[in-house]
Amino acid sequence: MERKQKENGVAAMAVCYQGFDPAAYLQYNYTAPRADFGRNDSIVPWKLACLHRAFTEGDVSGELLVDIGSGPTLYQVLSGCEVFKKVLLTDFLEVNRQELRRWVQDEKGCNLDWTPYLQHVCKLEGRRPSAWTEKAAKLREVITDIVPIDVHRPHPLAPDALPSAGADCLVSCFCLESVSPDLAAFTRALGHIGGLLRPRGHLLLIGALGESYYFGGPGVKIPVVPLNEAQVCASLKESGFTLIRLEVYTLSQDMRVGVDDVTGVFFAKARKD
Ligand SMILES: C[S@@+](CC[C@H](N)C(=O)[O-])C[C@H]1O[C@@H](n2cnc3c(N)ncnc32)[C@H](O)[C@@H]1O
Ligand SMILES: O=[N+]([O-])c1ccc2c(c1)CN[C@@H](CO)C2
Repeated sequence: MERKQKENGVAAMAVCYQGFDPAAYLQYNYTAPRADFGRNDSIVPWKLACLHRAFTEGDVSGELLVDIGSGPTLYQVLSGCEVFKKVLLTDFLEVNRQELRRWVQDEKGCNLDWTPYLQHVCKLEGRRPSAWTEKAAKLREVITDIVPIDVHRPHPLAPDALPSAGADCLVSCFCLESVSPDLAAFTRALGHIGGLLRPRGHLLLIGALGESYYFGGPGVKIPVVPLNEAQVCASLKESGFTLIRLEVYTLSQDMRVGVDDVTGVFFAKARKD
């Protein structure tokens, strides 16, 4: 594909994101039924269990964890914040970085109460749920910065954002397939974020399967690259990753709430070659 066509596809995605509404996005995806801690078949508890296991099974270690395309959410680093001394959050949009900063600085006006998430992950860690206040303090302590990112750039972060050795671990959830115009761009973006990771560092990747669009706010319909498992595995391999584990969650009818056409969610644990 011509360079101009690639640039046009990426530019069109950036335009789609100008209408992204963090409050609506949180409401659509991070409240019941998708985030129902009383149901073990709810999507968010499944994601938290995948992340907890991946961060605590002994092979993941180091100093710096980077979350790629954090959006307005924090769930993706609630286990990692106990393993890494430094956590860097990143997003393309200032509105999302502001939402995250409000929580980190314990300001009023957050659009979601993360307490049930903190309590749930404490339970996964064998701690009493009331330890959530300690986990919140820990997370606020290890988050070093909240910075801009563009995964379509060969160097997605500012030059001084990372130490020269790179990150020790990356986590990225529902970002690459939701910001790329096509599968080739998804795979290129995977290669770009791989460049942020030290050799043999780990990537924990969560994403949508079979999704062609989602609403990023009322009337804000954002196109998504519809992926299947084989494509995820092929893109990881092509981008210089060795797959360690792939887990898949298939949405039941009541998890399909009209905000997207996602059919499944994948969790991939991989290591950079
Ligand atoms: C579907 S949301 C995922 C948010 C969050 N990680 C989660 O798990 O729900 C996709 C995120 O990608 C961000 N984004 C959009 N374009 C991007 C780009 N070119 N590079 C990196 N992130 C981008 C959006 O601002 C949005 O926060
Ligand atoms: O069920 N979930 O936990 C959940 C969370 C976030 C997102 C989805 C599903 C599906 N759509 C993506 C955007 O492509 C965002």
